[in-house]
Amino acid sequence: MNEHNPCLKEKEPDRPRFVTLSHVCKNFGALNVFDDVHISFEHGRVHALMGASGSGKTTLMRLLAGIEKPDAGHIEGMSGLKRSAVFQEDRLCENLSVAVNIRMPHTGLKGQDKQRFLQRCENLLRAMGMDETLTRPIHELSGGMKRRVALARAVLADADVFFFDEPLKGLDEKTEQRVMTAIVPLLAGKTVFWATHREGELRYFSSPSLTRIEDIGK
Ligand SMILES: Nc1ncnc2c1ncn2[C@@H]1O[C@H](COP(=O)(O)OP(=O)(O)OP(=O)(O)O)[C@@H](O)[C@H]1O
Repeated sequence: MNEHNPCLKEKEPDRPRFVTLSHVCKNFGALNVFDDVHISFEHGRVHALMGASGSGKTTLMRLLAGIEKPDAGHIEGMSGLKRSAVFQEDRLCENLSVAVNIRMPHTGLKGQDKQRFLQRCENLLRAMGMDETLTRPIHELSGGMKRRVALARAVLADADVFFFDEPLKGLDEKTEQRVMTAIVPLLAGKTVFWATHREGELRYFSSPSLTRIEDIGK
């Protein structure tokens, strides 16, 4: 709110248009994963990161997310942006319920807001093919069900940038279709990094930009 006129909102700080890596190097001991990489990714789009096992997809996402620091060079255009991620592992709390796991990034929600959020969770899980699961503990679920809970938690988070590292691993074709039909509309207008080996997954997005990790620099 503006101090002098409460009807005027403060101007929002300009969002960066791109996230840019400049002269980025990343090594693990003697292993050089990236050497002098220059690349920009436009915000508000889906970026598919493709490449062979061990080519560096996860490392690039970890650098972009700020979980990993480059050994040289710098990354600009992520500051102040809220991030959400699905890693290759589900990273769920096994003894807690589905609802509690998904609600973790929203602990401040109370009363009607909390009820509305839980209804959204339930609707999303149902659209993904999981009925009546909100109160079940994670350890009772199958691997594919846990994957969907991890995905639901990530896409329902209030974030600007989403990282998905092989998010559909372990899902059969029909479940994959249901999941993608449910989550893609929720990601519209967001910055999405989607690491996969399978180009077929990209058909669910309307115009993803494709980066092959082998092409970006060694
Ligand atoms: N913390 C680490 N310590 C040592 N080496 C690492 C570490 N993280 C990644 N690496 C190595 O860096 C290289 C790139 O790994 P990364 O996980 O980024 O590849 P990826 O393309 O995501 O592979 P995959 O498709 O198999 O998940 C690999 O050779 C890997 O062994």
